[in-house]
Formats: sequence, structure tokens, C-alpha cells
Amino acid sequence: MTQDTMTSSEAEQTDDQQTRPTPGADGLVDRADDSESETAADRTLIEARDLDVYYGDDQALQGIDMEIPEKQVTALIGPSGCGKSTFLRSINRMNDLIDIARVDGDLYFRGKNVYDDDVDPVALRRKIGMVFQSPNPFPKSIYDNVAYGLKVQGKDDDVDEKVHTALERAALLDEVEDQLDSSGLDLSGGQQQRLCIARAIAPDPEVILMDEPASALDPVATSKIEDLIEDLAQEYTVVIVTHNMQQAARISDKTAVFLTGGELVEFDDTNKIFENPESDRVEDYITGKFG
Ligand SMILES: Nc1ncnc2c1ncn2[C@@H]1O[C@H](COP(=O)(O)OP(=O)(O)OP(=O)(O)O)[C@@H](O)[C@H]1O
Repeated sequence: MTQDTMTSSEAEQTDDQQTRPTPGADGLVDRADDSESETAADRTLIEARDLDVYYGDDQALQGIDMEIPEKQVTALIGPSGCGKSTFLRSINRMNDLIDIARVDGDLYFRGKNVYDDDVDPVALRRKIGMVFQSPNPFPKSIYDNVAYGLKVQGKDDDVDEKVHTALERAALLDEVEDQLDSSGLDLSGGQQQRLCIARAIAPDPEVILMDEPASALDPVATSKIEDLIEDLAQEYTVVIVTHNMQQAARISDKTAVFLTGGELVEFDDTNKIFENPESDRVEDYITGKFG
């Protein structure tokens, strides 16, 4: 049957089969071949479509539409309680762990809806790692902190090399090379956070979600984390929640502004948001008139 002789629904189905990526056994779609002509920044890796999140009867996010580009830093900003962390957690289904949380709408990762029944949330979180607000190393050695995720996943080969690479990528190796057997808890706050970043990247995820990763750190440690985030975006897609607008302006390529009520008011290139936002409410927020 040719396209001409098909009914429109048959044609749609065939188009859909051609464009929809084929998931693997964990329900997810593997990393694309980088030989394609478009650059990573042109590719949408994560896409929210009409996404609502509720905690019991309270709606925390309303109809979010957002396309997050690959290998870029996307910042989520907005006043307290506007749903930034809720959105971040919806990307790797961490909200599943909150009993009263419920998600409606679609969240695609490489074109596959992560809320489909055939997606394994544990496999999803391997591809989409997370770093939290307070550094939370395990009470283990520096080495074991980073090796932990690899061992849990049964990635037992070349552990030494992978631990070294992750510490190097997290800009920590030079400072801890001679003390890999010391406790992770003996490091400074900034070093502990870089250790947590090394732990998150050791299993080689594609995305790193960061929930205010520098808010507990002093200015010097914060500056190191900011430099690191910009470097990480060469290899990974980074989505970061921050209360610090200067930080968002410094390190992100795209900025999403959420406002009270769980609404995404504007999403655009970071320069545009900070220099010439479309929305008066966004302008008022970023110029400090409220929030
Ligand atoms: N586990 C939870 N149970 C019930 N309600 C929650 C839960 N987590 C968040 N909420 C509510 O959802 C709304 C959005 O919270 P969220 O933490 O996502 O906002 P936020 O913008 O990240 O805030 P902040 O900047 O203060 O961290 C708030 O009203 C909050 O009280």
C-alpha cells in the first residue's frame, strides 16, 4: 500500500512509527549517534507537555510545557514554593517516592514518555542522576562513595579507572588523590558536594539534575561548583534549580521562570530572560520587585 492509498489514520500511524524512537528492555531510548549534522544544543533531550503535579488535592505544577536542550545548562528559577524542585523531580520520577504526589501529562526523555508503564524508574535514574542541596556523602571512603553507584549497577569492570575519571570530571581528583581511603565526611562542604557530583557522574548518566547545589556553600566553594557545572555541560545535560539569579545568569544557557501557583511564565535563552523578558511579571521578579 502506498501513502496515497492509505486512510489518514493509517498514514499517521506509519509516520508515528517512523518518528518514534524504539525503546530498549528498560523502556528507554539509548543515546543517539553523535555523527548527526545538528549540534547537541539543537536537540531537545527532555520535553514536558501539559505536565501537572499534585500533592494530594494541592496542585504544585500547572500545565508545564518545556523543551530542554541536550548538553546545555538549563536553570529553573522563581520564588519559594513555585514548584521548581517538583519539576526537577518529575524528570527522573523522584516524585514517585512521595506517596501523595501524582503526575498528569507527559514528560519525554529522548522522545519516550518516562511515565509509560514499560519504563523502569531505576534505569531512568541511572540515565538521569541527581545532586541535592546539602552535600550528602555516604559515611564511607572517598573511593567507595564514587564506586558505590558502579557496584550497585554491577559495573564491576575498570572501577579504579572510572572512579578516577569521575573525580577528575568533578574537579576533585587533584585535592584527594592521596587520600582516597579517607572518609568522605572529612572533606570540606565544597569538596563534599564535588564528591557527590563525582558519585552522580560515575555511572555515566546523560543528565544531571541539581537542586540548589551551592546554596549551603561559601562563595569560593560556590564559584568552583559554578565553573564545574559549565564544564560538565560539555558532556552532560544539566538542569539546575537555583534561588540565586546571578548564578542562573552566569552559568545557564536557558532559563525557566516559574511563578507562584506552579506556573511556568517564561522559558527562553538566559540572556533574553535577564535582558529583555517578554512578561512584566518576569521583569518584576528578576529586578527584585517581588519574590
Ligand atoms: N512532599 C511534599 N508533600 C506535600 N507538598 C509538597 C511536597 N513537596 C512540595 N510540596 C508543595 O508543593 C509546592 C511546590 O514545592 P517545591 O518544593 O517544588 O517548590 P520550590 O519552588 O522548589 O520551593 P523552594 O524554592 O522553597 O525549594 C509547595 O506548595 C510545597 O509546599
